[in-house]
Amino acid sequence: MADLLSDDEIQRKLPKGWDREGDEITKTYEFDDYLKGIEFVTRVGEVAEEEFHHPEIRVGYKEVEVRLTSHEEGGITDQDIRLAGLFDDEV
Ligand SMILES: C[C@H](O)[C@H](O)[C@H]1CNC2=NC(N)=NC(=O)C2=N1
Repeated sequence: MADLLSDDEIQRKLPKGWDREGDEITKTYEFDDYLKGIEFVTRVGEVAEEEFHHPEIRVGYKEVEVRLTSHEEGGITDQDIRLAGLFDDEV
């Protein structure tokens, strides 16, 4: 099991464009059209499955909100930070 990050570590490690909300980190991605967002969700899902670390995803019109937390640890770990960077690479 990964260690929980401190508040300072989270702020220092959080990738640009991501926010910390309680025990989660979150980012809302904007797209030119709805189906581009859906295609992005598919790529995110594939990465999540490969890494076996799964986000919550909300799909809106031309936007996709991704939320990450480490359920087993009960907070934010390096795994969440790492996945955030991997998801950014899928845009
Ligand atoms: C049993 C547990 O759900 C699994 O080991 C994996 C699956 N995906 C997961 N995803 C996330 N975000 N946190 C977890 O703790 C986690 N655990």
